[in-house]
Amino acid sequence: MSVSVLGSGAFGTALAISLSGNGPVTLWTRNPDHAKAMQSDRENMKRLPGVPLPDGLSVTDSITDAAQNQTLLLAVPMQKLRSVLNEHCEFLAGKTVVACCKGIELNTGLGPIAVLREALPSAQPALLTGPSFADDIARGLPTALTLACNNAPLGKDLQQQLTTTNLRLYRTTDTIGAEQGGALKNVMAIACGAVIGAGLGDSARAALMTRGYAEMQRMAIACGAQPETLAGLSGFGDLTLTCSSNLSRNYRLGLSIGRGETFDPTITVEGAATARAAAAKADDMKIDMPITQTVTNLVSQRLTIADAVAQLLARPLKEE
Ligand SMILES: NC(=O)C1=CN([C@@H]2O[C@H](COP(=O)(O)OP(=O)(O)OC[C@H]3O[C@@H](n4cnc5c(N)ncnc54)[C@H](O)[C@@H]3O)[C@@H](O)[C@H]2O)C=CC1
Ligand SMILES: O=C(CO)COP(=O)(O)O
Repeated sequence: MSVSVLGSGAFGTALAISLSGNGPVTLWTRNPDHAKAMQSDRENMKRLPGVPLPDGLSVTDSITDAAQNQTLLLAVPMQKLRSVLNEHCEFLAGKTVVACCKGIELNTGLGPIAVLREALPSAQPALLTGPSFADDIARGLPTALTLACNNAPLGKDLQQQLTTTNLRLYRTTDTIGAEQGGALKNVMAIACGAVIGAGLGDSARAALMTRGYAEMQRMAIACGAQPETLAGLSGFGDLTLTCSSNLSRNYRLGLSIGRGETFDPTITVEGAATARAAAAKADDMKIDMPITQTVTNLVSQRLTIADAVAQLLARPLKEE
């Protein structure tokens, strides 16, 4: 069965490239000039340079054409998800919509599945998440991801449909765990980048990853997640990747904060808005999330890295 990928950023393009090994794939962009450029270059020079688009991948700027397929992967930034759904609701109604974004919506505190349910109640929602860099996927390197869907039979179908020669999908019905893990690991990646950027060392990073994971679990479990999900690809797996690789944009934002450098504001960094959303939610739910709160203050420049470290180290001693 053919699929369409809506959103021609790095991740959408990489998924479309990998999926085209299974059959025809349509990649949709909202930008007609970008569509023309990709059609003539057979490459997404803007977001994923250096990887050719396979023959089975067609590019369009027509949402009508892209929405002909029943399964639609939506690869846009989290804070844009609702507006994309609202703008194209007549074409997306009744479809299987697989959100491929990681984050928590700022104004509502909701994750991708909940936003899909609110904005497009007639759709069948699912989530594709887990440790994977677009470049790795596009280059055919082996990757394992989580396909989360509350509807178990549909999740099984999607797992079959979206597994490719280099993308191995595991499935879960715990959509809350999968979306919380994917969202919160980006916040921890900013924190880890900041300590490395500031020269505070690998031991400090290990401490942050571990205590960050404890925060992720506290929030996710309070929202209804199963603890095992957090220990899987979408939680621990993605935390490990994103907190330790220069390929991560979240980690690189952290590095620049730690080094006192500026960072290009046009780059998609999901953890910045998600930190704010998660910190506000943690306040409301009375959940202790000091690292998330610190990242919020670092990103908004209300705190220096030196003060951040001093504050975290001065917290009352407690049991692990
Ligand atoms: N790049 C990566 O390695 C990975 C990214 N992701 C997730 O995928 C999501 C998207 O990230 P990237 O593709 O990397 O970002 P990107 O910055 O490369 O691309 C974002 C794309 O969304 C499009 N877009 C933004 N607003 C839109 C709108 N209103 N209507 C239509 N299209 C719109 C942009 O034109 C752009 O093509 C994020 O949530 C990210 O966390 C997940 C795993 C890996
Ligand atoms: O989600 C990702 C890896 O799993 C990509 O990370 P960045 O968005 O930080 O680049």
